[in-house]
Amino acid sequence: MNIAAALARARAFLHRKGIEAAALEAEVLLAHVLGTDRVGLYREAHRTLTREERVRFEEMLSRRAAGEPVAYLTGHREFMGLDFLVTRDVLIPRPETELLVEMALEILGRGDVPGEPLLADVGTGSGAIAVSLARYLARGTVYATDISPAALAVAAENARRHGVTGRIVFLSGDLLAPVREILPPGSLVLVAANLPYIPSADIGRLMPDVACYEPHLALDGGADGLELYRRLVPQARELLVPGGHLLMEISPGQVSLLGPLFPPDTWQYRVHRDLAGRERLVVARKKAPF
Ligand SMILES: C[S@@+](CC[C@H](N)C(=O)[O-])C[C@H]1O[C@@H](n2cnc3c(N)ncnc32)[C@H](O)[C@@H]1O
Repeated sequence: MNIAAALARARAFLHRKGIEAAALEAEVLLAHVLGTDRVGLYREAHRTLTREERVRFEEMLSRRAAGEPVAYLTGHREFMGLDFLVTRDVLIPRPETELLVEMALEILGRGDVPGEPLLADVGTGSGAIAVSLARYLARGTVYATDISPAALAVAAENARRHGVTGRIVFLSGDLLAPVREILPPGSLVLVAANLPYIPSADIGRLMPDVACYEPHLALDGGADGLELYRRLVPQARELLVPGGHLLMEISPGQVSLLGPLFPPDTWQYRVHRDLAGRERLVVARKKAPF
């Protein structure tokens, strides 16, 4: 069977299994098996697959049909124009999280941050946020924490691949606790966090490719989804400089619960919508004392 015929069969198979982007996913998986890109498939459309290639492609297709996400099958996901290694130890970076990075870059690019800015990425996972910030900011250091040592190993590999190892300090532990051990209060200009925010009771209702494959440690945000953020906000308040920013990704239904997290004597906050028009990002600014 040649490449064109294998693709046609795979498309039809994934389509029958209810995969929406069957054509695209068939191409991504075959390109991965053959070590080429999607254009390469069409350049070599008439080449016959070896038996080994056919077997590997069929195995990928059946794992995909069983619900395994494409990013775990290929080990890659693009985020902020960068290629990230992903394994089942980390959440697959989501396009909506790019809003958080873009907003952080805009805030820090306003130019009034002197010297070498210190930032934090709490719950770094694959390192998507920390590595993107380090890559796109000319200066500064990112303190990236995670409670999962396995996730931190993936993040460290992503930092290495993108040449920013020297710009990120990886720390294992709960929220900002490991940063508090090494930095004095009032050190950080920005704290970014895409922590688990799905209410525990909703985890079972997620799409099976999320619920069955992605780490629950990366999803479960407790009773109302805000338990980790509720603990994070006072820690961030202590570590931020006056006028510093806390950026948190949330689920749209949580906006009405945010008020008590941000007492108006200490914080000003706004909620921004993602490209799909959903309220997704909290940008909170620590007020300067009078
Ligand atoms: C939703 S994932 C986000 C990963 C990454 N920041 C991203 O945007 O793709 C949340 C991450 O928070 C980590 N995490 C969960 N509880 C934590 C805690 N108490 N302290 C630090 N990290 C935590 C998980 O291990 C997971 O890697």
